Amino acid sequence: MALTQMALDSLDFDATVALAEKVAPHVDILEIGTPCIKHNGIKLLETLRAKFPNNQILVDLKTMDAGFYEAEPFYKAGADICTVLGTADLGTIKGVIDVANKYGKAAQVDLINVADKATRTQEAVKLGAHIIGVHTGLDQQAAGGTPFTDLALIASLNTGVKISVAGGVKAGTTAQVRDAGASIIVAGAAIYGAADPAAAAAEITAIAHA
Ligand SMILES: O=C([C@H](O)CO)[C@H](O)[C@H](O)COP(=O)(O)O
Repeated sequence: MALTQMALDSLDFDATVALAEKVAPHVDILEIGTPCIKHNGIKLLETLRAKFPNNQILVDLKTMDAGFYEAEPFYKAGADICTVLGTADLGTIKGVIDVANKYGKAAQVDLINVADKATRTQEAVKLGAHIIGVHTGLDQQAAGGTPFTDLALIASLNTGVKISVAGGVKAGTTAQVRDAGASIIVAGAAIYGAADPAAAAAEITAIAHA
């Protein structure tokens, strides 16, 4: 059993809200993707928070510095999870973890582009990270990358901390990701690129929850 997270990666405010309306009943977590939050800002989080009280909301800040200072307004505005880059300084990662704890929320450490993913995961877990994010980014996917090998490595560490997996996951690979140890399965393009996003989300969630 894993939760599902839909990545809202459009730049358009109204299109993002409209897509969230369709998909929210069929996923556990709504993600405001990095390009989307940079383009639209905290107002979008406030709007989604008010409209979707039954979904968790992840803000994909991918914070690289000033962890506490950057993330605090988003937790204050209702984010349940904010992301911090695993390539950031440990002090930055600790800052996001600390502010998440201040609000009773969660910090996710994103392993995108981390060279030694096992070591950084152990360090992040020691600091109290709530979620480790195994992530093959959109540009890495364009070059043929997938998250499966990284997921196997992080799952093999048996840290006891939740693992989120993102990077081109679709209905056909959801069971594989679930069974490999993911607690949260992220899908962006597989949902927003589908002819019927609500149906695509429901299909992925049915597999993830099984
Ligand atoms: O996090 C993401 C990316 O880095 C842009 O911010 C995506 O939202 C994430 O990769 C999920 O999208 P898909 O890979 O299309 O499923």
